[in-house]
Amino acid sequence: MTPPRILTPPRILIATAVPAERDAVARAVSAAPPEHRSAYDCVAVGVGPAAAAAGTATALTTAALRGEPYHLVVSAGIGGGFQPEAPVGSLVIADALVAADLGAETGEGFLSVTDLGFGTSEHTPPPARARDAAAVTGARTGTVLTVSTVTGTARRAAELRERHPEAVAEAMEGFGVAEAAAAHGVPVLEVRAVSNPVGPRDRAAWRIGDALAALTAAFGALVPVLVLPLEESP
Ligand SMILES: O=C(O)c1cccc(C(=O)CC[C@H]2O[C@@H](n3cnc4c(=O)[nH]cnc43)[C@H](O)[C@@H]2O)c1
Repeated sequence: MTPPRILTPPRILIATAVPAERDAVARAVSAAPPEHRSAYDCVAVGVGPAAAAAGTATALTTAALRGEPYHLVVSAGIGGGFQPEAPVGSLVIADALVAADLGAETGEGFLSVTDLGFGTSEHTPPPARARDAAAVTGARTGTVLTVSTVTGTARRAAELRERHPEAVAEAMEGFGVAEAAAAHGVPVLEVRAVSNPVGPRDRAAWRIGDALAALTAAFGALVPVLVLPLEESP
């Protein structure tokens, strides 16, 4: 006789950079039915890949030591969109999370840490998870770059696009969150609502309110879906 499958309730960690992003996600979580709501924890881990890795690793370790490990980590927030693929106000879900400025400059161009033989510069979410998440939110999928410095010139945007033709967005935390998740053997996703184009700096034109509203709407759709076992995902 086949032994009964013991199902542990899913536990999902959502890591944002700043409290405003965490609160935008938490609004969607708190509007969900209790059986979905209880699966999620939302934390603001700080800006940049180092803070994101440290904060995410701390949350993952604490949960594991409590005997309540997470099954999925989601890096979420606002981001810059490469044009015309990811217009301001649109949503992007990463099919690859890439450290775009971690490596070495040489006379012949940039070498990533992978090229240098020091670990990896890319993490990949479970493809079906990313695809399903994009389907329920209407998001575009593509590479999301993690940078330590926000792109502020057309020249830098063009350089990044040349090195990463599949890039649709950049932000500052995804790869750090993914490194922590990988160290714990937990899958990762990245969800970005586009607040500004990647290119010449115009901070006053960032549409942060619209992007936070898009983030809340996205998690309204994602909350019931991410708790499903992958094979039951729509
Ligand atoms: O000032 C506010 O009210 C406010 C509310 C929510 C978020 C912010 C941020 O400044 C978040 C910083 C966060 O945003 C990501 N981001 C956004 N655009 C870009 C970009 O073009 N390139 C890289 N990162 C971007 C990034 O992940 C930052 O951590 C402010």
